[in-house]
Amino acid sequence: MLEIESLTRRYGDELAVDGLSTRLARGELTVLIGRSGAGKTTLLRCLDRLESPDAGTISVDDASLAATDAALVFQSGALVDGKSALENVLDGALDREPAWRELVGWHSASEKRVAVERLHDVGLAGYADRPVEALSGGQQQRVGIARALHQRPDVLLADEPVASLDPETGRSVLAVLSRAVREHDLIGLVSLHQPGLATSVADHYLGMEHGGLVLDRPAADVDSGDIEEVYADG
Ligand SMILES: Nc1ncnc2c1ncn2[C@@H]1O[C@H](COP(=O)(O)OP(=O)(O)OP(=O)(O)O)[C@@H](O)[C@H]1O
Repeated sequence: MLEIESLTRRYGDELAVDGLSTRLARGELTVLIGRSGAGKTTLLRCLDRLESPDAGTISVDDASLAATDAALVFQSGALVDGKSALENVLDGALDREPAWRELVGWHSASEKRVAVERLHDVGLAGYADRPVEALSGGQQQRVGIARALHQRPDVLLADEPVASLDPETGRSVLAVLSRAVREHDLIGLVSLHQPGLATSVADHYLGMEHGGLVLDRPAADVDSGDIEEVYADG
C-alpha cells in the first residue's frame, strides 16, 4: 500500500500539489487525470523523489518512501541512443549496483539474464541487441517500462507514457504496464491526457484540479461523466 498524507509542493506562491492525501493498493494500476497544470507531473516527481515535498508524508507498506522504492517511465522513453535495448534496461539499475560497476558500465551475467527477462515481460525478448533508435515509438516505450521494472521498484510510475503514440499503440503500451503491475504486484500510477485509452486497464482513478484531488475512486465506480467533470472548467 502506498500512502500519501497531506502532500504539498509549492513553486513560489503556486501550490502545484496542495495537501493531497490518498492510498493506492498493490497490484493495481491507477490512472491519474486532470487538466494541464493540475499538478500531475509534480505529484509523480514527488513520488519518484525527483522533487522534495514542502510538507506531507509518503510511505510504502508503512515505511517512509525511499529513493529506490519507485521507478518512473518518462513520456518520451528517455532512452540512450546508440545503446541497445538490453543496455538501456541494464543502465536503469546502475545506481543500485556497486559504484565501480557504474564507472565501467559492467554488468554480471545474472544481471543480464534478469534484464532479458524484463524485455520478455514487455514483449521485446527478440530485440535485446537492437539499438533503441531503430525501434518504433511503442517499442521504445516498452523498453522504458522494462528499464523501470529492472530497478525492482515497489511503485511503478509513468508520466504521459503514450502521449506521442497512436491510439492503438498507446493502448498496447498501457496493457503492458497494467500486466507488469499485476504480475510483479506493484503499485502502479500513470498520468494520461487521453483517459479513453485506459478504460480497459484502469483499476482506480485519481483526478486532480489545482493541486488537489477531485476524484479518487475504483474504476468500477467511475463513468464517463465523472471523467468529463475532472476536465470541466472549475
Ligand atoms: N519547475 C517549476 N517551476 C515553477 N512552477 C512549476 C514548475 N513545475 C510545475 N510548475 C507549476 O506547477 C503547476 C503544476 O504543474 P504540473 O507540471 O505538475 O502539471 P500537470 O498536471 O502535469 O500539467 P501537464 O498536463 O500540462 O503536464 C503548474 O501551474 C506549473 O506551472
